Amino acid sequence: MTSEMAPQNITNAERGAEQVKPSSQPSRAYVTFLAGNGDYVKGVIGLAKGLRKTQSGYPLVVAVLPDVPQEHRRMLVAQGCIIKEIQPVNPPDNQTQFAMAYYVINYSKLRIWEFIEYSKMIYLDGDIQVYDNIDHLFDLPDGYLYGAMDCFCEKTWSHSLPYKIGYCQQCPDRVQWPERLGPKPTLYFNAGMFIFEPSVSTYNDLLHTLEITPPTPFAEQDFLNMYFKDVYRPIPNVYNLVLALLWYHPGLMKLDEVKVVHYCADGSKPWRYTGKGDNMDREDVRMLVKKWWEIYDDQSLDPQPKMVEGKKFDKLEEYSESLDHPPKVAEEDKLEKPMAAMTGFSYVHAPSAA
Ligand SMILES: O=c1ccn([C@@H]2O[C@H](COP(=O)(O)OP(=O)(O)O[C@H]3O[C@H](CO)[C@H](O)[C@H](O)[C@H]3O)[C@@H](O)[C@H]2O)c(=O)[nH]1
Ligand SMILES: O[C@H]1[C@H](O)[C@@H](O)[C@H](O)[C@@H](O)[C@H]1O
Ligand SMILES: [Mn+2]
Repeated sequence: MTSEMAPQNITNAERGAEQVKPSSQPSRAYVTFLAGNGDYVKGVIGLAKGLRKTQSGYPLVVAVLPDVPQEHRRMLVAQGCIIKEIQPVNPPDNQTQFAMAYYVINYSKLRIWEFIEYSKMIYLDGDIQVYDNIDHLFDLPDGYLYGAMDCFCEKTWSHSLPYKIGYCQQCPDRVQWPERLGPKPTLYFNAGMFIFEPSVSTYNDLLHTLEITPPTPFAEQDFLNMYFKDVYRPIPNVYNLVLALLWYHPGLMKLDEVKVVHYCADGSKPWRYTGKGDNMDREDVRMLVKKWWEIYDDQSLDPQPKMVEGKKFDKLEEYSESLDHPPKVAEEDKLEKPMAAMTGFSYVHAPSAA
């Protein structure tokens, strides 16, 4: 019942019974997405550690597809992540050539709108690292979708009209949008990072709209840009440095001001980086990859070892392995205490990834 419809003559007791207990803090979390049994799990581990290093006050939820192996889920739990399994979302069939063949799985990202136990979330790709605290972004006014503007200059954009004429929203005066082509494209965000509000009605509408929307080269990124175009508000690129900005728009970014780096350029994922490929031997790229590894390798950023059944686990791997033989739980604890309270880690028993 909405407040406008509530009858005026209810007693205080009834009013009290109707009241929803106000929560002291709105519920907020970071969220990322993980698919498959490959090495993207390293990206997510790195991200969890980066958020800890920057003393974020909010947890990292990982939306995992069923094909993420138990071993990877355990590693993430040991990093303090909250695992939530999601089912794949498939776009309607057509013959689209995605900019990268694997982009099709990214439609599954739409499931995060269903995480309504959180009022606001910041989505970060697994190939993103956070170098400065960005918790303040949760305080942006509700009702909008926020993200940083993308760059149209990479080869992955070669299918697009802006790329063909050399137009990029990052420097709209370099090549002016020709009038004969109609209105300038609306602002377009990179979907590796955005701030949004989970909602059942938005979630249902997103999925229904997808059913009648043919897939396009940037998969869910194009779709989300289309869906949220009227409520999209750009935030500065320091919150999502798409690496290509460094070489296509030199001087635009001051590296020491950048808070969030997105290793999206081809060949730049730190866990696969070889230094080969276009622009990959640049000094700034080398430096950013090195910075990513420093966080990934920093054991002081692992959650502190805990006592489980009187045994101290010094290394995360030991703790993680122990979960194959979960510690015995006293009968009274089974009723009273969730696993997280006993171990200090929030451990979610994920269904088997068949
Ligand atoms: O095998 C995979 C592939 C992808 N991912 C997850 O999906 C995210 C998106 O993939 P990429 O980071 O490789 O994609 P890009 O950054 O190159 O692509 C951009 O375009 C994509 C279009 O689908 C998405 O919108 C993505 O968020 C956006 O940054 C990854 O970070 C990771 O979180 C996996 O877990 N496993
Ligand atoms: O939108 C695209 C996408 O994120 C690509 O994968 C990335 O390499 C590009 O830099 C970006 O413009
Ligand atoms: Mn990415």
